[in-house]
Amino acid sequence: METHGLLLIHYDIEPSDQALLHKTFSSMQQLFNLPHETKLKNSTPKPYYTYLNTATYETLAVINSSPPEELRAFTRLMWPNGNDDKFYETMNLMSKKMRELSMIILNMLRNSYGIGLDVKEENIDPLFRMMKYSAPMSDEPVHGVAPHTDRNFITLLCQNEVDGLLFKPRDDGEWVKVNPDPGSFIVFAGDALRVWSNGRVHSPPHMVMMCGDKERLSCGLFLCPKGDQVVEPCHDLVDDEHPPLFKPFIFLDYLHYASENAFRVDTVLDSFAGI
Ligand SMILES: O=C(O)CCC(=O)C(=O)O
Ligand SMILES: [Fe+2]
Repeated sequence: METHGLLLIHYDIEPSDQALLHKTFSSMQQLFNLPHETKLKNSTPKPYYTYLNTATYETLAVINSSPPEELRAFTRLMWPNGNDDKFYETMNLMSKKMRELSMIILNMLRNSYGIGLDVKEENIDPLFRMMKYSAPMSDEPVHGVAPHTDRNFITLLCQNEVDGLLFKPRDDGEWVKVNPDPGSFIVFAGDALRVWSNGRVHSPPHMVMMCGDKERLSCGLFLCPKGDQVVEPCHDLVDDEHPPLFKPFIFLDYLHYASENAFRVDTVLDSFAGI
């Protein structure tokens, strides 16, 4: 995590996992096939928590609360006339599994630094986002998502069989392709983790570039500090040899700043909170 800011989680896929993956992507397809006006109902003023669509990319977002009231409300918003049990059940299972796995990874990170992360689970929003990238129908790679760093603690991603992710390790100018085995999970460290670890963990710039005639679907569990939370270097990781690299800030303020300055990929966090 300190050099790449990325982990790949491989595991032996059981037939039940395979079935869940299949159902997840077909449920997402059903969701993205809904009329534009229906999907627009998922809009909020909070950047990254809202419905977005461009010519090549669409995303919808829902908080994966436990119990899953928000997912229930989201499902009703999208299918006000019912017929949605399959979507709700599939996404509830998938997003819960991804939330649990991402909390395990966050805990492993805390333990590897031998300290408690001074963030409680109730101060975290597990944001579940579903993404669709239309088939570019071109042999030249085109952007699905422009280069960016994630703003949250960690992101767990799962994709259909269509690759396209690239990332930049620390201190390396080269983009590296991420071609996960089917069904494996990709973990990215985000800016909030970089701040908390006082710069030890790298939050890698990444992007989606695609060519060919296949549509890409992915879903991500973004462990975010709640909007009103203060993000700052963990006190145990600051001493005379490691002075604080970042000023404390309110997470929602950073989300707004980052969405307005997204083009400054490598410097957005440092220009907002760097010391
Ligand atoms: O679709 C993907 O695999 C990555 C999407 C992404 O980087 C993001 O939504 O922050
Ligand atoms: Fe991302």
